[in-house]
Amino acid sequence: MTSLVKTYPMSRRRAGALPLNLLRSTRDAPGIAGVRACDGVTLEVRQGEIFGLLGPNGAGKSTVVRQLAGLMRPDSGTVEVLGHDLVRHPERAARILAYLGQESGALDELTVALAAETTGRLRGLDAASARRERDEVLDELGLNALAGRPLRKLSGGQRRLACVASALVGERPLLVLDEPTTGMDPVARRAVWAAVERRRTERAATVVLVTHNVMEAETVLDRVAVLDRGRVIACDTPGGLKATVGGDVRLELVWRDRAPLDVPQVADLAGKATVSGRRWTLRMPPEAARAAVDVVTTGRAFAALDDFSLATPSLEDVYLALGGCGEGLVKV
Ligand SMILES: Nc1ncnc2c1ncn2[C@@H]1O[C@H](COP(=O)(O)OP(=O)(O)OP(=O)(O)O)[C@@H](O)[C@H]1O
Repeated sequence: MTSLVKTYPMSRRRAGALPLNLLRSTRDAPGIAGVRACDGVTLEVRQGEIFGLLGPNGAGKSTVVRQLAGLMRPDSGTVEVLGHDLVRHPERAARILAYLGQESGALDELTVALAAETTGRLRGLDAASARRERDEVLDELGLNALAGRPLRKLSGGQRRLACVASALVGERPLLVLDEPTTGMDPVARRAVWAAVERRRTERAATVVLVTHNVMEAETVLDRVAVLDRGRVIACDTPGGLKATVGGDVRLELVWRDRAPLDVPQVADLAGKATVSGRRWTLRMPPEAARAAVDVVTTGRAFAALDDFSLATPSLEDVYLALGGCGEGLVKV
């Protein structure tokens, strides 16, 4: 558990790196002019949990998981995974964890089936076990129809799914997944989230993942860290994070034509609403929202109403609040 710091030099250079117990950053890192992508990140991921990293583009999420996966060496800080110091011994990472990066790269020339089977062999499975696991995972992710196709000839979402399949072969106690569902259709995304959840419940795997699909990920994540400009600005359960953006609920009203402002209670709501054409958005405590729903589902107001919805704060509200201001959690 240490302070991870990583600054990319100005010159383009690719490296890799990182930890499971991620760090907290210090500002005394080398005086290189560059991008401080990871500025003292300290995180402790518990065994058997599904841990998410959220944050706006460029926040440093991939930099953190690359260091965690032993693919990038931090400038300072420690990464300890299941008792192994991966900064001193990055070569041990391949035996402890499965990493899914953002690009498919080396697998592109292989067929979906061969990519999965080869990954299994590289992870030490014998030929029969690699084939069995290949078949199981292709089945699990609905990839059988694409098994004989080379990755480079697949669509973006199909290729991504094939890469997830390969990452899951040859069981590892830690899965590090960088945006596993990018580009996928809803059916594929559901299959991936179910597979991730299954690795945890049936095989006690620990999962660290980066995602922008916050609404879906929310259902599987045990805890979430929010990164902003290389720093952890919040780390909690989804419920705990949502509480930080306030207990207000969101009431959306869509009027058929014009709002009946001659109804006094509707006129009252108008003063509190953000109006966008026929749509009104109100954020209010739950009791006030209940009273407002009573008003708009009664009499002339109801006759003028086209649609309404009432929603509790979501992790997406947290995420949007962060992305919207870049300064940290704000009340939405
Ligand atoms: N190889 C590199 N060389 C120089 N700067 C880099 C390099 N890779 C990333 N960066 C910079 O480091 C910062 C963090 O990038 P990183 O890819 O970790 O962010 P991210 O949170 O994963 O973003 P996204 O959600 O867009 O994938 C960004 O400012 C990015 O421009």
